[in-house]
Amino acid sequence: MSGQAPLRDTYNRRINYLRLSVTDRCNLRCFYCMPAEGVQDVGHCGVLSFEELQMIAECAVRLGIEKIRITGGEPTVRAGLVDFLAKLSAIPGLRHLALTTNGLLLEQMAADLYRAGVQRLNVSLDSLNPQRFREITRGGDLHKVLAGLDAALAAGFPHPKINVVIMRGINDAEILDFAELTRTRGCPVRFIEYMPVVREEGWHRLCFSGQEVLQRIAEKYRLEPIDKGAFSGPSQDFRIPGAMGSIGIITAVSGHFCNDCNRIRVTARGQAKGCLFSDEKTDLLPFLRPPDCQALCAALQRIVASKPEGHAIKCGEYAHSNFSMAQVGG
Ligand SMILES: Nc1nc2c(ncn2[C@@H]2O[C@H](COP(=O)(O)OP(=O)(O)OP(=O)(O)O)[C@@H](O)[C@H]2O)c(=O)[nH]1
Ligand SMILES: C[S@@+](CC[C@H](N)C(=O)[O-])C[C@H]1O[C@@H](n2cnc3c(N)ncnc32)[C@H](O)[C@@H]1O
Ligand code: SF4
Ligand code: SF4
Repeated sequence: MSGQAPLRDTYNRRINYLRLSVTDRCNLRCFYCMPAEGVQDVGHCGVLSFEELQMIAECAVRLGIEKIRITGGEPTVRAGLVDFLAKLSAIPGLRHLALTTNGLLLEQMAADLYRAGVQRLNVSLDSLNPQRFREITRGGDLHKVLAGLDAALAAGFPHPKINVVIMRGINDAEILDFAELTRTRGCPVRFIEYMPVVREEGWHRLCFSGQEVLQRIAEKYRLEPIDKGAFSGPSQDFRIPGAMGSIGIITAVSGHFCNDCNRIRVTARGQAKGCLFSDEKTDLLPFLRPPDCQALCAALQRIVASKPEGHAIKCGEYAHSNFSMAQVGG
């Protein structure tokens, strides 16, 4: 940080994390993230240029953001990503640069991402069964993701965190298989509660709480709680004694982690959001076209200042509009 006071919102939460989305296109169509039909494809004029994304990142860091997570859609499908990341990682004051990906293109890209200065990868992987994986992602090839995880290690990354959206009747039978990866592969695994963003018929039957996940694992293994680090996200972390990888739960629906919220978001189209579930958005385009750094910084400060205290979504109740996670970046 460049000597200024930490960025805080009106609830005195320290805001040091920006989720920056570089595209809302994706090479998969996970059924819980995107509707089968109807997601608007963004033409090149609809998404921010890399220069515009860089300007947002620089302003955010100037204000006190210390960690940027690149997300999407699928960030790796955007041409020119690696050069952009190399510039981003050189921003003075940026301490952590991370990327969330479905892993499909990691086998080809891991070494370049590492060289560009990305420090950590989170990989979304909802099934270890090739057929089930194909069904959840509407066509994905599990073997490519597993090869991508190996490529990430070979490139020099620490073990990518594996994000599993846990859904009743879909993949809850694989909880122990995933937990065992923390011992066999040594990678951290986080179980994310399914969030009702695309409310297609039957969505409420999918809900499976983080506590239930822990109970399933506790039937076979003892779990020790682990302390969270300063830049950690919303997960609560545990470890099977002796395992190299941790086990986390992200209780977006059943639990409340909003008290510790440390982040803001900017979508690929330049909409800034103070909360994932808030319908409130600020259009940053007027500050980017033409570029006006001071006005952009002021807009980002307003987003931090107007962050809501939290957002209670419960399986069965919701207050937000239907949206696709791919458009917001998760
Ligand atoms: N409700 C809610 N869910 C979030 C928030 N941040 C991330 N998630 C969800 O957590 C899951 C994992 O997100 P990641 O992209 O891996 O980011 P992270 O959990 O911040 O990652 P770390 O930086 O590694 O802790 C995704 O499903 C996100 O939608 C948040 O602020 N609120
Ligand atoms: C929108 S994706 C973008 C990055 C990349 N395409 C990926 O899948 O990792 C970011 C995260 O959001 C999660 N996500 C998407 N829809 C979700 C939902 N309905 N409930 C919970 N998590 C969701 C994904 O599993 C992923 O971990
Ligand atoms: S979760 Fe990620 S990989 Fe799956 S459809 Fe959404 S953006 Fe694509
Ligand atoms: S729901 Fe909103 S306030 Fe709560 S942790 Fe997520 S982004 Fe932050």
